[in-house]
This record gives sequence, C-alpha cells and structure tokens, in this order.
Amino acid sequence: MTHPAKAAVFGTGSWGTAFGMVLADAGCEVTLWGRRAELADAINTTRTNPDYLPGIELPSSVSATTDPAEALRGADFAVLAVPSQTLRGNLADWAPKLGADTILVSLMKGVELGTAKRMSEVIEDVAGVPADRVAVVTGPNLAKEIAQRRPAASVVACRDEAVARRLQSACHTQYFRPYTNTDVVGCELGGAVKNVIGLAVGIADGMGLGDNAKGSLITRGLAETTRLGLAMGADPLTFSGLAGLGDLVATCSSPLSRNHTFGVNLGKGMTLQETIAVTKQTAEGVKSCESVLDLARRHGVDMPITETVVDIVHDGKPTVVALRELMSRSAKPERR
Ligand SMILES: NC(=O)C1=CN([C@@H]2O[C@H](COP(=O)(O)OP(=O)(O)OC[C@H]3O[C@@H](n4cnc5c(N)ncnc54)[C@H](O)[C@@H]3O)[C@@H](O)[C@H]2O)C=CC1
Ligand SMILES: O=C(CO)COP(=O)(O)O
Repeated sequence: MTHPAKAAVFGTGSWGTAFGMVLADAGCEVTLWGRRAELADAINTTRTNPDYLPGIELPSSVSATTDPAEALRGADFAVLAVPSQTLRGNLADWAPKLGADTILVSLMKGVELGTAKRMSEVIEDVAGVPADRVAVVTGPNLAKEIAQRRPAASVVACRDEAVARRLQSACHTQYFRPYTNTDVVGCELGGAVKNVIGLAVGIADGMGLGDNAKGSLITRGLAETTRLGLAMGADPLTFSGLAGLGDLVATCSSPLSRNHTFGVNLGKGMTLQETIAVTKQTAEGVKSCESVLDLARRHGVDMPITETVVDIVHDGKPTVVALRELMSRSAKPERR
C-alpha cells in the first residue's frame, strides 16, 4: 500500500474517536464521520471531541464530517464504530459509497438481535463484500485509556491473513500493539460475550458478593463463551488470548467499562429504567445478552450466566433469586 493510508471512521463516540487517534498516530490520514454537525464542527475547530473524550487533543491528521461520501473518498479502510444494533441500517446508506477495494473494519462488540449475526456477517450481508475484505479489531481496549496513549495490546482478525497484516501495520503505535488472528468467529464472540459477563460481574460487585464470586464468574463466563465458540467452529485457543480472557479481565475489573458499571447499578438495586437513564453511552451487553442467548440456543449450547443476565435485565428477575438459582444448578465436572 502507498502511504499514508487513509481511513474513514464511522462513529464519533469514544472508541471510534480513540481508534481514529491510534490510526493517525500510526501515520494514517483519518476522517471521522458523525451524525451531528455540531460535534463534527467542534472536532474540526477545537481539535478535541468534547462529548466523548473531553480534554484530549486529537492529532492534526484527524478531521470530521457528516458526509459519508467525503469520509470514504480514497479510503483504504472503512472503520465501523456505531452501536451494533444500528449497523445494518447505517451501513445500507454508506455501502454504495465504498471504494472497490476498501477494507471494512468492525470495532463493534455485539450480536444482532433477531438474526443472531456477528457484526462481520452483517457487514458481508449489507455491503455485499466477501469475508476476506472484512476485519475485526478487538481485545482489552478501554477507549479512554487508549486515548490517553496508555499501553494496550489488541487483535486484528481477518480470514485473509494478508489483510490482517495490512491493518495491523496501519494501527501499530508505541502504545497500541495489535496481533493478527484469522479466527474471526472466536474474536468476535470473545468481544460480544465478554460484555454479557461484564454485566454479570458488575451485578455481583454491586451486590457486594466479593472477589471469589468475581473470579468464579469470569472463569465460568469464559467456559461458556468457549463452549459456544467450539460449537460455532472457533479455535478454542482464541478465548485464552486477548480477544477472550484479556478483554474479559479488563472489562470485569474496570470502572471505565460501561457494561460493568451498568451491572453494578443493577446489583445495587437500581431498576432497569433508572440504570438506562444514568447510562450515557453504549453498553452493548444489555441488548446482546438476548442475541447471544439466541445464538446459544440455535447451537444447543448451555450458557447459564448469559441466561441469568437475560433473566435479570429483561425479565426483571430479582438478583438474589437469580443468584440462588445459579448456585443451585446441578453439580457437574468442571470440564463440561
Ligand atoms: N468504548 C470502548 O472502550 C470500546 C467500545 N467498543 C465497541 O465499539 C462500539 C462503539 O462503542 P463506543 O464508541 O464506545 O460507543 P459510544 O456510546 O461512545 O458512541 C457511539 C457512537 O455512535 C453514535 N450513534 C448512536 N446511535 C447511532 C445511530 N443510530 N446511528 C449512527 N450513529 C449512532 C453516537 O452518536 C456515538 O457517536 C460498541 O460496539 C462497543 O462495544 C469496543 C472496544 C472498546
Ligand atoms: O470493550 C471494551 C473494552 O475492551 C469496553 O467495554 P465497555 O463497552 O463495557 O465499556
């Protein structure tokens, strides 16, 4: 590729903006697309994103627009960072403006409600592109820490390893270390299911259940993620990597995680409506717990923690009742 590479990033939220900074720091020319003209103007004039990353200066090679065609002009990469459930509708508008060779990159960690499709599958459907033009970036990447240029590793996954390597080189900086992986299914599942487990751990933390409960939920959460992955053809080793364990640990231990915080509020006794009202950003697990459970049922996989999160978040089951039921499941060997 002739450098500098050009990237269009769709979504001026916290991760779209922070990943745009990473790309710019790695030498790309970056155009952020956002829905609101006021925010795009603010980004261009103040060199900050006051709504999502206040006080953090953006590199000079980052600009913003509300025009998808302008963002996509000459783009090597179209990076998608809108809430998962909005992707299908949004991408239908953007797809006709894509270049013939543009690589589509998902930053999203969700599963579509109704279809139970992973984000890369939605992209292939809507943009009509083959799997080897679709990549995924995932791992322990809390946006605020990355925007502060604190160190993190990540995974760039694509079925075509050469494409993964191109993206790896486009986003490799002193503080952001991407590894490649060709297991797209495992990487996407790791990212989507960790949000659900993050909710469960948050609920447990909010209830004051302690660190043994946290360790147990993280480990059994990873076990059920791996079971689902195996049923869907993923490489089980992916789940002990950055996209699995790495992201789970970061999410379940950080006050920056929206999913964990959402769970903490529920665990402390807030109602779902109260919790939604105080949550200003995307907490993907709240919707994706249902689509992950749907996926599990389609594949005949038992995911008791995910099921418990759905019971609490969507069916209003009291947390103490859910805990009692989870703890009184039948005894079994660990590896099953
Ligand atoms: N924030 C983080 O630390 C990380 C987030 N992610 C994932 O990245 C994705 C985006 O998350 P964030 O940037 O954190 O969310 P955010 O809540 O900070 O920003 C979401 C962005 O999408 C826009 N948006 C909302 N509804 C929309 C719609 N209907 N159409 C178009 N745009 C819409 C918002 O205006 C905002 O610009 C999620 O799937 C999340 O799981 C992944 C890794 C890290
Ligand atoms: O995916 C993330 C970190 O890797 C961000 O987690 P939250 O969406 O819970 O904030």
